[in-house]
Amino acid sequence: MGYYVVEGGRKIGGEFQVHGSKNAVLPLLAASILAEDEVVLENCPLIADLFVSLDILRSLGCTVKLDGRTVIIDSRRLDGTEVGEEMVSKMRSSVLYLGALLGRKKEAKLGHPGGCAIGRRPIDLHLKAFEKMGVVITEENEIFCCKAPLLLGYHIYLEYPSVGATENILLLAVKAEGTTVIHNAAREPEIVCLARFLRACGAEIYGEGTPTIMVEGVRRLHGAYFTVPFDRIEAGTFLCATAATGGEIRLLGAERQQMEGTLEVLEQMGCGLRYGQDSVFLQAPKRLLSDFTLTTGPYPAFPTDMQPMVMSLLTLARGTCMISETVFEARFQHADALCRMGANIQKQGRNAVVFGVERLHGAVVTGSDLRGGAALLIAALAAEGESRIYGSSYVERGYEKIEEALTCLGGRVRLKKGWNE
Ligand SMILES: CC(=O)N[C@H]1[C@@H](OP(=O)(O)OP(=O)(O)OC[C@H]2O[C@@H](n3ccc(=O)[nH]c3=O)[C@H](O)[C@@H]2O)O[C@H](CO)[C@@H](O)[C@@H]1O
Ligand SMILES: C=C(OP(=O)(O)O)C(=O)O
Repeated sequence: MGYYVVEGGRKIGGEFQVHGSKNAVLPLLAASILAEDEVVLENCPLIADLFVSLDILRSLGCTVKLDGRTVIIDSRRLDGTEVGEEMVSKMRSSVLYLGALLGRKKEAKLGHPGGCAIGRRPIDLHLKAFEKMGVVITEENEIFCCKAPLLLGYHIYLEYPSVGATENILLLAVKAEGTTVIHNAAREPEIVCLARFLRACGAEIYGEGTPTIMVEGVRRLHGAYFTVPFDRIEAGTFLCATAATGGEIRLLGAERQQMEGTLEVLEQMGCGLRYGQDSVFLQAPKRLLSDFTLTTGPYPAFPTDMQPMVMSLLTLARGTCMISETVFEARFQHADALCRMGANIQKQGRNAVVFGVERLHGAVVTGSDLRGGAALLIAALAAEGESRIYGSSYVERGYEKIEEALTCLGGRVRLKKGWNE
């Protein structure tokens, strides 16, 4: 099991070019199998989830090339309809291959998707919508077997604006006969990105970014060139690392509009923020401030994916903050590890109260999910002394060489593979 060794107490700062977005590129890779010509995706982040996605595409018969940060996918010879259990168990967004394969081959087989254990994460909303659109679903040995003799557009009302369900319905609807309307659709920037990509491939989609998305099905999608947008969560992570350590940073390639939820909180905590056309500048305050409440929610509310890293910041702020996690029911696992580093956090169900302390100290801790691991890295950078953070494979799912990036920005972070190194 890999771990990070972090020497705390050094300021993070300088300039950082934000990578392409994990949660944007993964749906695009799944969507590429709907296109019956070559798809070229530029600015791909070189993260573990991308490599799992490329393995899935190859296993389905696609030709895949990776050239620097550009991925070229040719799915003309796609012949598979089943995604192997090993790949499905590694990554949540593998569930999107259900919609994409059904759209392309009218058939798909896939197990329960894996990913970070931050709650139950059922896929009932995806499956209910599929059934309404004509998909026949049976479950055998925990594998969903889906067949779509005829895919028909439908009015789908989502009980919750699920990101994954909205994406899966889009993937199906672009190839269904007639009109699909998704009511109470997710509005995240990654939904907008997927809709724009599908449109570049010839799909007819209207209203992405609003709660109502309309899709007119088409017979065929063609290839496209597309650039993956910046990762708003990676950007937020580097802002938090800087704020926690008292530094100054300029993020290149980051856009303010998509990060408002996070930026508002950083401002409330006393950070100085300035914006360029394609950049965000943060200056940490002498002491971070708290004394407010923070509630996660679907976009444009404060994003649940930033909650762990902001919790690390709050542990060092003057004052008290109550965090309500409304999206995932088990997303406070990092709090116990933060307490081992000297934080004062009381958890109760979906709420956590963070009482700010003057300082944290280094410790040996384990991150048990992607953002929880990132939160511990931030706490360790700000702490006095050395920390070891186990569970680096979770962090590697969504951050490209974060240890190198943080070291270039003035931190001291090393990645070690294996328990005894
Ligand atoms: C790869 C990817 O893009 N992952 C993101 C995506 O995950 P993901 O697409 O899994 O998140 P959802 O928006 O679907 O989930 C939100 C909530 O809805 C529940 N739910 C969802 C679907 C369903 O059929 N039934 C159901 O009950 C989930 O258990 C969760 O409590 O959006 C989340 C919410 O912004 C982010 O934290 C993840 O980083
Ligand atoms: C929860 C996350 O990812 P996933 O949905 O891929 O598990 C995340 O990116 O924070």
